[in-house]
Amino acid sequence: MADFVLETRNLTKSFGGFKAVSDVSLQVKRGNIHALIGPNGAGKTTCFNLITNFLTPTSGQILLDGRNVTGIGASQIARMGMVRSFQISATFGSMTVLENVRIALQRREVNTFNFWSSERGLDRLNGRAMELLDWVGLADLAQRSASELSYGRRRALEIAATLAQEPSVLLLDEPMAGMGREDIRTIADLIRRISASRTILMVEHNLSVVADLSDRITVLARGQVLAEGVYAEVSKNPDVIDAYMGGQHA
Ligand SMILES: Nc1ncnc2c1ncn2[C@@H]1O[C@H](COP(=O)(O)OP(=O)(O)OP(=O)(O)O)[C@@H](O)[C@H]1O
Repeated sequence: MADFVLETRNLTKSFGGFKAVSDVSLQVKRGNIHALIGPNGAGKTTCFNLITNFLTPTSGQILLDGRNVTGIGASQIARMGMVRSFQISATFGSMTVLENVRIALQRREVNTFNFWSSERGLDRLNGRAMELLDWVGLADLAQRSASELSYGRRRALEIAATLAQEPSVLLLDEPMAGMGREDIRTIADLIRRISASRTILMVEHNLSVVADLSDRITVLARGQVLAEGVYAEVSKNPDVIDAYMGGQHA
């Protein structure tokens, strides 16, 4: 088994003549919560898009469990166990909380039966969907419309829908964006529980959350890796303070 469940080697993405991601080599240890941070425009989202194969790199490689998965396609990457947090779209807002998770479960089985025509097929998934909802603290709200949920609960639903795909590596894109203090505490607890049996790579702007949750941190600036390590070290690095944290704590 490879030490690093996820690695990038010299990952580079150019848009025209502009390098949004330049020579980024990440090493994410199995079971860790690894945060990717950096100022606006540092290349974090582009990195995520490259890792999940939503974008094709200009050069460089992505390795999952030691296997080169560069360019194999987003759905195949997901089937191999690396899943990006599932964003609940407007369409899903009109469905119940339970239906949202059930449909996410269905995505895994899409080749085994025709779920659009089989209401019983969907019911079959109710048990597992309820387990997942219970796990994220939403079981009591299963029959409510997803659009009625508070922002924090919507995020918990997104996480339940993502877990339905049984990822071993979970990519979370700004899980705390737009949340109040109470929701942040709830979602941070949830992320910690999820990480007990999975690896998490997370882009997050809230540095106290990053400090609290992360085992390791990679700081990006202008598309390049500026520093990598534990929060206590990285946050003292003068280059990091200059490029990022200085701005945040000014
Ligand atoms: N499709 C694209 N075409 C051209 N330039 C792009 C494209 N996508 C991103 N960029 C540029 O690449 C750079 C990195 O953007 P990216 O969104 O990856 O940064 P980020 O670190 O996620 O920023 P933020 O924290 O603001 O979300 C930015 O300068 C951005 O304008």
